[in-house]
Amino acid sequence: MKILVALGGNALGENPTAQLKLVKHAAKSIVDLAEEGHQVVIVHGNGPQVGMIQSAFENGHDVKSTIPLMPLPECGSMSQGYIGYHLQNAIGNELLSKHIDIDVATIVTQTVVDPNDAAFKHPTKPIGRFHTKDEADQLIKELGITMVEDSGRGYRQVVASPKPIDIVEKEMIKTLIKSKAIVIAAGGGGIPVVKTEGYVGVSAVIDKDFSSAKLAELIKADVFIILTAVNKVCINFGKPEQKELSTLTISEAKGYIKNNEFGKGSMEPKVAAAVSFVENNPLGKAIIASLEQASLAIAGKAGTTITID
Ligand SMILES: Nc1ncnc2c1ncn2[C@@H]1O[C@H](COP(=O)(O)OP(=O)(O)O)[C@@H](O)[C@H]1O
Ligand SMILES: NC(=O)OP(=O)(O)O
Repeated sequence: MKILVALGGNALGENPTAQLKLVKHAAKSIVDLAEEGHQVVIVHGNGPQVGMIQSAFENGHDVKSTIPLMPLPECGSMSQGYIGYHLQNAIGNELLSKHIDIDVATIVTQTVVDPNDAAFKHPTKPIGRFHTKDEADQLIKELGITMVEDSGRGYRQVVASPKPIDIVEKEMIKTLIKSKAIVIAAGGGGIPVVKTEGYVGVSAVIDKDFSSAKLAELIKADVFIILTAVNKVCINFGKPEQKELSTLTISEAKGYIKNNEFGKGSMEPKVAAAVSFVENNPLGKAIIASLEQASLAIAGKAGTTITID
């Protein structure tokens, strides 16, 4: 089967040491899938990492120094290289240790967005690390940025997150899949670009859940699996009456989204992306699960499967 794995940026840790350790878990799950004979494409998140890169330049910048401020699309491209390197390294080492002869490659990927997307006026995508309320108030005052509370975990900066329309490097991605390689693409949702005479980077961070749904459609994936930090999608999340869901029909999912059952910028885009994939590919399967339970979830024994009505 052709499996598109979307890997959450929050599951990759907050610094290179933590990330290098955590990608080893991801690499094991991914190589297990490849060993079972599946073709695997990975789209990773970059929320914490792109924010970290942006802050590093902001903190180091000084009018007299040679350290420039770094535009968000460039920060996004750096996050693709940084996370792509760690994933490629860990997957490559895992393949080597199991004597499996499969290549792994990362593609710097640009994702086309609409310059008139309303999202440019309403930032919703959380990036960077989590802050206390006091730190958030201070940063809003100092930098004029927008910050919101993120699923009970603290406050984070939010930036514009337009919807993906197309993936510039899609043909190269398909070529690599045909060559049997494990492909890492559209990292962080892809570097957002708008089409004029050519493609031009724009200040935003695309939700990797929507880009991975788009890429899953473009490559005609059999399974679209979103791996994150929770085992299943829940209703009444974080409340005493919290309930895990093993299946979710398109209509149920849309109803729950309407009732704001899922965290904005966290679980809601995952459910919406899964719904969009199943709506456009009724024969495909969309699952939301934890990294540890990836293989079990594909076998139908874990996670939340989103089905047609
Ligand atoms: N209804 C819900 N069910 C399960 N998790 C939820 C729900 N609403 C919000 N969440 C939160 O969303 C998180 C996943 O989103 P996020 O951390 O942004 O994803 P990513 O793994 O892509 O970085 C979960 O770990 C959980 O804390
Ligand atoms: N770009 C993106 O969606 O990143 P996260 O998965 O880290 O939120």
